[in-house]
Amino acid sequence: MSAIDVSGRPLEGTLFVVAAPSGAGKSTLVNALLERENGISLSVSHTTRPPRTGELYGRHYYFVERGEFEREIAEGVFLEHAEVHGNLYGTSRTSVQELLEQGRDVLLEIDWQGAEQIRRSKPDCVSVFILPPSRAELERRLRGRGSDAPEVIERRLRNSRGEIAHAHEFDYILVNDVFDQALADLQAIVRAVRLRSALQGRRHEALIAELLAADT
Ligand SMILES: Nc1ncnc2c1ncn2[C@@H]1O[C@H](COP(=O)(O)OP(=O)(O)OP(=O)(O)O)[C@@H](O)[C@H]1O
Ligand SMILES: Nc1nc2c(ncn2[C@@H]2O[C@H](COP(=O)(O)O)[C@@H](O)[C@H]2O)c(=O)[nH]1
Repeated sequence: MSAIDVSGRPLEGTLFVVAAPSGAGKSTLVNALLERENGISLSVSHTTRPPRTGELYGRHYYFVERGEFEREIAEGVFLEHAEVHGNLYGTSRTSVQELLEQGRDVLLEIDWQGAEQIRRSKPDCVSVFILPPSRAELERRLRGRGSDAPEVIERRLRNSRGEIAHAHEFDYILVNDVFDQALADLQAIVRAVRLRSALQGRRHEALIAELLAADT
């Protein structure tokens, strides 16, 4: 059921968008954030990329064939979608919208093209771009992760320039050098946004209505 404010308007959660070049550490940071902050749901994307060892359908991604993905694009299934490093990735419109309408905050881990589409359809979203401390460290992390073939790593490193060129389009930019510091920065952004929402009264409409309706 949707949460509503005193005038019957839906009370939506906040949509957070986190982007970074591949290997900068966004999944690691986001997973650590979600262990520390309640009430945020991570959206599980659809992709045509084959699963990596240990990746599970429905937990890490919904892995689909390209034909099925293209059909779903045509049917309007996706809130945003993009081709990234040669594969298609997209965010399901209904699952995100249902969560937001329940008043939950939702976090999307997507690329800059998807972030651009989200900004157009959800201008209230809060976007964060994560930078690696250096190109050498980005390469070390991609190779050290051991999850991709050498040619895939080369492609992702080449693409990182084009991605980093969009960093300034985001509301916040943080550097993932010392992990705990970057996590504290990300958590501070999320907490500040949530506090601002609460203090703007969005989450107190029921209490205000109750206080106004009280006899004394
Ligand atoms: N601050 C850090 N210092 C050192 N290593 C890190 C740091 N943050 C993340 N890593 C490591 O870097 C590697 C890449 O991290 P991660 O998989 O989270 O990147 P990603 O940005 O989500 O990449 P992709 O977009 O390809 O999914 C992982 O092995 C992770 O453990
Ligand atoms: N536009 C979108 N981009 C997405 C989505 N899910 C992930 N991504 C981006 O893909 C790269 C590569 O991810 P990987 O799992 O193959 O390493 C990642 O850096 C994200 O930027 C999505 O739903 N939409």
